[in-house]
Amino acid sequence: MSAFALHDSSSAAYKKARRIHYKTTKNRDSAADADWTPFRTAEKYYKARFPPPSLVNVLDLATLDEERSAEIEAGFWHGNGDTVSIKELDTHGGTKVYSVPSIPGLVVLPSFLSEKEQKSLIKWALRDQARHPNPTNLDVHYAIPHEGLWNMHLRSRKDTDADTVVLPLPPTAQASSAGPRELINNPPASTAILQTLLSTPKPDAQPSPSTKATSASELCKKLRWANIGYFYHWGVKQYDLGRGKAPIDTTMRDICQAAVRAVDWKQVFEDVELDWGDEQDSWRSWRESYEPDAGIVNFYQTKDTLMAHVDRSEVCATAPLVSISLGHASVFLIGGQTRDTEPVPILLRSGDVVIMSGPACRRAYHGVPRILEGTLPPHLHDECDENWAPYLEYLKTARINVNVRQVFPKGFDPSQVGLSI
Ligand SMILES: O=C(O)CCC(=O)C(=O)O
Ligand SMILES: [Fe+2]
Repeated sequence: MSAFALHDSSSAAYKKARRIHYKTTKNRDSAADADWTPFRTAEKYYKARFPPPSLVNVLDLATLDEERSAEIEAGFWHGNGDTVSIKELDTHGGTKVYSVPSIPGLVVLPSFLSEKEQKSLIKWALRDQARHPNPTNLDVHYAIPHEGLWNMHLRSRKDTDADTVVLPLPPTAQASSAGPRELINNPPASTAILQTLLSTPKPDAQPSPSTKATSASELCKKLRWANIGYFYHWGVKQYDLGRGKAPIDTTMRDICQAAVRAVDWKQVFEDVELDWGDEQDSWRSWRESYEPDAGIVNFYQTKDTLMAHVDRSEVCATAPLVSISLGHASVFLIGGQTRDTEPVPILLRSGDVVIMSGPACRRAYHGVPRILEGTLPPHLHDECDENWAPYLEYLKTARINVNVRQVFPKGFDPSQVGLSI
């Protein structure tokens, strides 16, 4: 059934979905809903398949840009450009930069990446990053060859006889759950507790005994994340700094630095009272000092969501986190220091960049309650380019997000805590 039929209340699909909805929700305890935090309420609203959410209150900066009208119309879903107070910052060149003053430090650069850059980053993510030496969510359970699942999948498309079956790892005594990111209450990282972080045991995750041999092509759809830069331990939700790091690829580093340099930080922070702790005034040097060194490439299928969370494993609590959206559009929610702050919903489209920075925003709750089905932009539908075909096939049900961070504050010397990194 097309998702769009659900927006027409006279359609048979709508009536059927309404019947199923009433049936499945009639015994639900409505008192439980009353306890939801404002963040949870928003998550539930945007996640719902029925009734489908209205996006009238979702900030959609693409609606302010005539050049994106084809993209918006092709995708059915759209929000509005005036749902929340925004400030357009001065920039050099064509880049548009907006801040959201109600969350100081939140900056959006709609369409920051050209169509060509988007395509090349999509290839970069699937072909070059979701593979050795970067850990992915599937490595715990499968013996994945170093070439990575995507390259195996490409081989199997060219040669149907190619052996691209991936075997499970042998089970060990304790089993752990498969890949999606779990909520664990980790303490916020800081230089003060770095020694504790370093000495926390970081046991290897255990493969699940129920994993079965699966073709690489099937497994590509189960890819959820790949870790870049400093290694992250998902079990304890801390960086595994003792393992060293794989450098962030220079292409990605250049893009993130260009995004940070495109922002006039003075217009974001100069007149805003915030408690920066030891990192007072650090924004003044971000143009020169910002150095991304860790990150996650998130792979979403259209039914996936990312629950409200705070990224607080980085020792530096204020330096920019640069987040790049590719493929399908999504609803992104960002609130405050607890789930009690009502979040601002923002529609993120392919090529958009979000920067979360400063003490009010870098550790704010945020999440992705919905990937918006049918929003793959026309420029990614390149049917003529044979090399693009497998990517287009993958993207028809997917969104990719590259989420890049700076782990240590400017000038911090890891050797002081015995780290040779
Ligand atoms: O997919 C997104 O837009 C956000 C991802 C995110 O918050 C994360 O990786 O921590
Ligand atoms: Fe996050």
